[in-house]
Amino acid sequence: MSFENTTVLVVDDEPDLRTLYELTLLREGYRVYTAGSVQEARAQLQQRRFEILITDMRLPDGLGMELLQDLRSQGRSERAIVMTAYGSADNAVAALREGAFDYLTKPVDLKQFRQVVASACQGLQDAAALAPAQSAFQAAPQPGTPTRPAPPAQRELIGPSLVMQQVRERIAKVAGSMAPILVRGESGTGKELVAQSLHRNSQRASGPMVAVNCGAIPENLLEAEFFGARKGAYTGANQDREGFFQAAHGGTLFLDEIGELPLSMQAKLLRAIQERKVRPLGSQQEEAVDVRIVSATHRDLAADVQTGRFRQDLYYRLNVIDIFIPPLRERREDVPALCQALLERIASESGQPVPQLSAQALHTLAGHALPGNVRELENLLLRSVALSDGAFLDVEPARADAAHPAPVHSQAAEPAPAYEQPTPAPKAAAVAPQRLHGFAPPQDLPADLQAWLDGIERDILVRALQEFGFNRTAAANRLGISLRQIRYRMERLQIHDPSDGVQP
Ligand SMILES: Nc1ncnc2c1ncn2[C@@H]1O[C@H](COP(=O)(O)OP(=O)(O)OP(=O)(O)O)[C@@H](O)[C@H]1O
Repeated sequence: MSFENTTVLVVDDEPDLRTLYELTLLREGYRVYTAGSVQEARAQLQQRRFEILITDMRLPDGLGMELLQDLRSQGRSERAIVMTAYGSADNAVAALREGAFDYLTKPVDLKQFRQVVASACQGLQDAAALAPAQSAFQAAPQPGTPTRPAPPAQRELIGPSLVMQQVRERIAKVAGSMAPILVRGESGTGKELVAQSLHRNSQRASGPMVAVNCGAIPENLLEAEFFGARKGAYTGANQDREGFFQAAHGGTLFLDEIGELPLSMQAKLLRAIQERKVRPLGSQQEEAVDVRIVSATHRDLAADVQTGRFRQDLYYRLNVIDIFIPPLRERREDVPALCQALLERIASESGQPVPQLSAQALHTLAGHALPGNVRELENLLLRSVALSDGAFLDVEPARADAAHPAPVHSQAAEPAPAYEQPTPAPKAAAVAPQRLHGFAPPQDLPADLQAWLDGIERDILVRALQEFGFNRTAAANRLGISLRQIRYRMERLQIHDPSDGVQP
């Protein structure tokens, strides 16, 4: 990459450091200007436009933050990188909230310095290429790990409701910076789709997007999966393998179900994010990583912080920018457009003409509580397409035992959901044990006990998942197990969500 025409303003009051940064950048080919105070920087900014502004936070006549505020209030396009003192996480987060592209911690590691400036610069050079890139949805393959397969095609965030318009606007506004983003919403509301959109609209679009299901990884494997492992680090590690951080280098790391991460791993993740370095299991060396973190949760993480289930410092780090997607029942006006888009998607994947929903089907849909949100709607339509034999689709009416009046993932701080349609009372939770009694032990002893037990477990899981339109949290609740457990069991027994393209 050529930096020849890239102008950078470096603001620092320590002449030695200023010279060090200046020389480092000159060697890379940038055109460098310097200032030693807020006032000097303002004078330079008045005279010309720069591509990048790098400023120390503490300056003799004020704070670097004031320069960020100037850029913002004047609508200027400079990308700002802020240097903060080690351990002052608050400053870094405040700078990102103020619109800084990224931050560096002092004492500044020069390799990281070059990397961060190049990353800011790349965004500018790629501005024209912000349109969707072919590789935007690539998930780096991790043999035997629960990363998700890349979606077959780019999927747009559909929904004419005001709130979805605001979500799209927010994505467009924040995609370009390095600020960590926390996406909140019930299961199936489209959190992963938002993460993909953030990645696609960032300057990292041509880099990898790695999606990790934090709730699906057995606790003892977390460290190796996140940070990689050296050959011989544990039994069975017969070759070096990279972790999610290395796989996402230069791109976006999407940490789904972040609230499911155990506390011990939360501490390690915080360190990796702060230091931008990871140490693979069994290695003495740390490796620098350049990833943008987007995380998602259906949980009320603020409440989890109160109860000590989630680390406050990590929450603070991940939640620099927050995007909330309301449940579908609170934006019913999105349903017709979503149906149309989902039917087009289903038709194009099966090579069939796009089916139309009958008036009756739309009426029936209005009676569905859709606790599994867009994913449930998608599954409902998939079933309808599979069962229909004409051009017009019918939709199965909501079943009394399938409708689930409580939100699948309630946000504790939010008011009770307002349903358009009254929903039937939930059935007693004690149905599950009765069902289990239906599995009589075989007359003859099984020749392979494990295979026999696996068969039963698989059958129960598939039935529970189907009952809830493959909403894993609802199915896990129904079976009295945790989300982590159901994900692990699905992984082990190779049970796939049909909307991911693989039949159970
Ligand atoms: N606004 C939307 N427009 C189009 N498709 C959508 C929208 N929201 C969700 N979907 C589709 O619904 C399905 C579920 O979305 P997604 O996986 O992003 O939800 P999620 O909130 O991440 O779920 P979970 O928490 O269970 O992982 C996907 O197939 C996605 O493409």
